Amino acid sequence: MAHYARGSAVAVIRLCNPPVNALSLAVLQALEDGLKKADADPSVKAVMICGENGKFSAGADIRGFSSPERHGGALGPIVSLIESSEKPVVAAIEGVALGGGLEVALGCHYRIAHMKAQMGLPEVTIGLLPGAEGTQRLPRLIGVPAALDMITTGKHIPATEALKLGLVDEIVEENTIEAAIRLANKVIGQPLGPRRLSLKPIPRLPNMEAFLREALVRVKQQARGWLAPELCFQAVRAAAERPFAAGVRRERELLQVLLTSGQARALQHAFFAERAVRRWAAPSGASWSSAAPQPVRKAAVVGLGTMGRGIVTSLVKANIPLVALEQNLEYLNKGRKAVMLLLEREAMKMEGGAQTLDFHNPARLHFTVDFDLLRDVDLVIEAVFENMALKKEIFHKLSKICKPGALLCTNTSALNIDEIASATSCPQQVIGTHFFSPAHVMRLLEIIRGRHTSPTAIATAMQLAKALKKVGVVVGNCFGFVGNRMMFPYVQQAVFLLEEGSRPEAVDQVLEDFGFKLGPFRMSDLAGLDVGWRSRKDQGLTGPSLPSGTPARQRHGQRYSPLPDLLCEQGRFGQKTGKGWYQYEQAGGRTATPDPWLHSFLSHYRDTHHIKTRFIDQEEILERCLFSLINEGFAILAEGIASGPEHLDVIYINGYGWPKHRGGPMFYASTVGLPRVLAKLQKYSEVHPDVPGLRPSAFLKKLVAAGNPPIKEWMSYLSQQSSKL
Ligand SMILES: CCCCCCCC(=O)CC(=O)SCCNC(=O)CCNC(=O)[C@H](O)C(C)(C)COP(=O)(O)OP(=O)(O)OC[C@H]1O[C@@H](n2cnc3c(N)ncnc32)[C@H](O)[C@@H]1OP(=O)(O)O
Ligand SMILES: NC(=O)C1=CN([C@@H]2O[C@H](COP(=O)(O)OP(=O)(O)OC[C@H]3O[C@@H](n4cnc5c(N)ncnc54)[C@H](O)[C@@H]3O)[C@@H](O)[C@H]2O)C=CC1
Repeated sequence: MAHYARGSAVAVIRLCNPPVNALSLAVLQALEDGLKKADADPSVKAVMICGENGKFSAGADIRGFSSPERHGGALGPIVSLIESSEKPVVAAIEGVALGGGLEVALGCHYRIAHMKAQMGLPEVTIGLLPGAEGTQRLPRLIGVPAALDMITTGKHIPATEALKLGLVDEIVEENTIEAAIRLANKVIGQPLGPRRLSLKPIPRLPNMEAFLREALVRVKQQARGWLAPELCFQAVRAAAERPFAAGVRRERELLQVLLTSGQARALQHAFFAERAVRRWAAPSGASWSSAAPQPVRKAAVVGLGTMGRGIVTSLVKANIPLVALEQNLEYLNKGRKAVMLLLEREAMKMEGGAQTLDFHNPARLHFTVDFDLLRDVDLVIEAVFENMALKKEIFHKLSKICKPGALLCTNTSALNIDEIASATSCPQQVIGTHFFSPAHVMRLLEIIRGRHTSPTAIATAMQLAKALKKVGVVVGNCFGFVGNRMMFPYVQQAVFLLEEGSRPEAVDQVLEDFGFKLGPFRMSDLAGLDVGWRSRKDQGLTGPSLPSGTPARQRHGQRYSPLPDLLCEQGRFGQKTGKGWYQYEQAGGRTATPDPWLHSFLSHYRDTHHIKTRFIDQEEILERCLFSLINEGFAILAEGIASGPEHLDVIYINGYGWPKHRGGPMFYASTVGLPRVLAKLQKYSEVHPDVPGLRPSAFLKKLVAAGNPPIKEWMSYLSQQSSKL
């Protein structure tokens, strides 16, 4: 809805569609009616458009995009109607003006914003472009470089920056609505021609052609298969090169391409999935409505290695005072140095912004080896070596030292939360908080609920994720939880493919072409091959505890590849040693080049084990890696380890570099079609009967038998789910 009201000479149109005043069909209709009413009323001399509840508008109603009568297309003519009004129209921007909301403001003759308002054209992030003539008006107002930056990245900009760019005419600290009405009264009778953006020439650049050429290269490099940024670029280029009307036609053509590409649907799934996972629920029925988070006034991090350093940095950035603890002074000094370096870099990035980092004050960040200093903290995050005995020892100590009610979190990547909790006297306060490396950068926080974890503990961990600006996803307790458990079969297939005749660079290429930032081998080299090696030794799969006589390529009757172990035995741990699946310029080097040593090692290995090499095509590489990962996802859903496919998708997009424009692994499976996923798994499983990861999950089979229902309905096919959440 939009409310129309007339006070003296200025008519007020208030967009009203809680919570964010999305431009639904009803809102657009009411906006149009309001404009026509104002036009027809001779006593109205000017119009002011604002939004209800201190928010201008977050743009078109994204939920409406999938409905049969999509209404995004109706917005362009309304923006033109605003602009062509013979009475001045002023936009009063509070809260947010995003997407179609900002396009409405661009149709207005004047824009005034509250200094805390945010503006942006985020359509690119949901696979679209600003299709209500925004790609044509914005460059005319703020110039091609700034418009291109906003439109191809979708970033939100604060009002202060909008003022500098000329996107708004004025910013105010107090009442935006009153200021807008004052402005409207002031401009009554002034010529409107110069204020109509469609009539404005594009601000020229001395080197527009060269600028556009270079910008296109940059946009393509960053997009990696994601269509929208390049098409946004093309639309802005049309603004630079064509008259307004022709530019608008081009914008419409490009929007049509995006609307039919499938990527928009995937990105919109990702948008809503991220919001859905915020609404966690425990099997007891507890949720946000019944469980309140505990305040975290002070925290502690135990272990300042790779992960602890990033976690400390994250907490400091969230302004949470903390104690950082190591096992001895040598490690403490190493950890402190590394943390300070990270924080200094972060502080530099934030320079000039509103927030500053306070990390030199020991009251806010205190380094110690003394566990006693953890007495008064509200929450501890343990990030010591991945070793059950050590973790239990630490948790036992924590439960004795920390104050009653303190939340005890472990950053373990796979170990059993219940076993860790069993070492304490307060298992209800123990929870997994699984950060991803680098912990101050990656958005995902996998939150693992143990058997005894209380709803308050879950609520507190979810609240912590929010404070750290991360996406918290609550999952159940099993080996590897959700993310790593799905990753195991994926990496396993990649290694099996090498045994059968492929090469690391061929496998990586296929998955990078699919959209992953790094293929499985480049990723393993970056993470360190020794990490998995240590875990396999602990599991008794390799190393001295392996019973003599165990076949080289079999464990517990299943296929096993000793290839990664053999590399580690050669000291090839990946980037850190300068050699792994690839070779690097030096230890710690970043540039991977194919390694002839590895190729001949692989040939020798195949000869030793009498493996007949065959050519493996791209389709097989992609399907065996991805479908085995997806298959594990179905098993996870059936076991109740996650509450829905969107949880798995959010985890993969935010923690594992899954290309967002493909919507996450489970959404991708739904677009491939479950019957096809099942048929391919069946085919590969027949060829490799000793690989459980390829054996189709019972839940996948059930969904196919049920006629391949849409992803939203999958969970309803699980009868009496045995939830481990
Ligand atoms: C035929 C098709 C033709 C297509 C035409 C081309 C497309 C266009 O040119 C026009 C467009 O405007 S496309 C939409 C562009 N706007 C956006 O992407 C803004 C999305 N929203 C946000 O960023 C944050 O919600 C925001 C920053 C606004 C607020 O963040 P918060 O963290 O405070 O709150 P959230 O939890 O994110 O949001 C609150 C509730 O509102 C829902 N919502 C947000 N934006 C929406 C939107 N644009 N449409 C529909 N629902 C929307 C959001 O899902 C959440 O609801 P619940 O999940 O039920 O709580
Ligand atoms: N490295 C990674 O990519 C990821 C690791 N993790 C998990 O995070 C945890 C830590 O891993 P990393 O940081 O990679 O290990 P790391 O080996 O880099 O660091 C562990 C740190 O813990 C310290 N430590 C050991 N015993 C201690 C004690 N008794 N008291 C205080 N500090 C002690 C060590 O001195 C060392 O600095 C592990 O459980 C790992 O599985 C989770 C996600 C990703």
